[in-house]
Amino acid sequence: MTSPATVTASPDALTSGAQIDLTNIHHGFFHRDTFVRAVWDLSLTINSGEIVSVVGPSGCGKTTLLGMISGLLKPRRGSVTVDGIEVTGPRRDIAYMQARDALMPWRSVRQNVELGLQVHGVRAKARKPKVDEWLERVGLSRFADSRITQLSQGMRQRVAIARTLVQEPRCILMDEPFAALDAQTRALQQQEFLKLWSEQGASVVFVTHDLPEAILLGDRVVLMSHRPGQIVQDMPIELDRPRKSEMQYGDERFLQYRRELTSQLRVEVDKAREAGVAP
Ligand SMILES: Nc1ncnc2c1ncn2[C@@H]1O[C@H](COP(=O)(O)OP(=O)(O)OP(=O)(O)O)[C@@H](O)[C@H]1O
Repeated sequence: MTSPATVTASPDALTSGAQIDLTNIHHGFFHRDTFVRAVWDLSLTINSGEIVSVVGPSGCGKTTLLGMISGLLKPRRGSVTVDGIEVTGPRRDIAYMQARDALMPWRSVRQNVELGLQVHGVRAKARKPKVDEWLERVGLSRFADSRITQLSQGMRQRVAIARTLVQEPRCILMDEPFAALDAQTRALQQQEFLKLWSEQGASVVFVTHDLPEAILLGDRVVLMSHRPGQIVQDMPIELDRPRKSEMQYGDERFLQYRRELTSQLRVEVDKAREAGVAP
């Protein structure tokens, strides 16, 4: 199920991405008296510095999968390791960017960006230069003291990205980070994220419902089955980097990946309906 190791970020990257190994992981939830299997017997390796996009029918267990990698959820069976060390709880080197930007409106831009460092006990003096650097990188230095409510949606997203990357994580987990953005802002944010990622070098697990986005960003696209989620396809995306948004309209290989994934996803969505597990 795994592709050969590929180090895809820039050789000058700030950090080296970690290898993430999921081995026969299982998780489920009780709905009243019934146990619902969310992810069942799933194994996957994310190689150092790779972006792996995860797609699948709604409710197939994608967020549950990220929860287990982040250490917020403990697999009922199986193991999650990062560079061979078992994940037993949240860690500073694993950053999790959840579906909504989850910024704190009562804190300034700067205070939001430094939040993760603060939580992990980094002192104010050490936080400041890192936060300044990332505000600069995402073009928000002038807004450091602004309130979150004064920002556009695209700017909010940049705050969320800075807050994630300032921790210099070796793994980044992203759950539909650009879903709330209009098409134009989304395309810009995708490009900005790819640029920052290539400079930084983390391994990324990127959950999305958007197949062109999955292909544009991913070194591989992993397709999950209907619930309980398992992997039914692990497709290497052999498009050169840097990748431009326009590829999704004119690049024949891109279109071919999209056609294949669309038809496989449709099969899984239909199976989910037949099995009565579509949300
Ligand atoms: N905290 C929870 N308590 C109970 N059931 C849950 C919980 N979290 C997830 N589930 C159930 O587990 C299954 C998988 O949910 P999950 O959110 O991981 O799917 P998903 O693929 O991320 O969905 P979507 O694409 O719609 O965001 C669903 O049936 C969901 O109802």
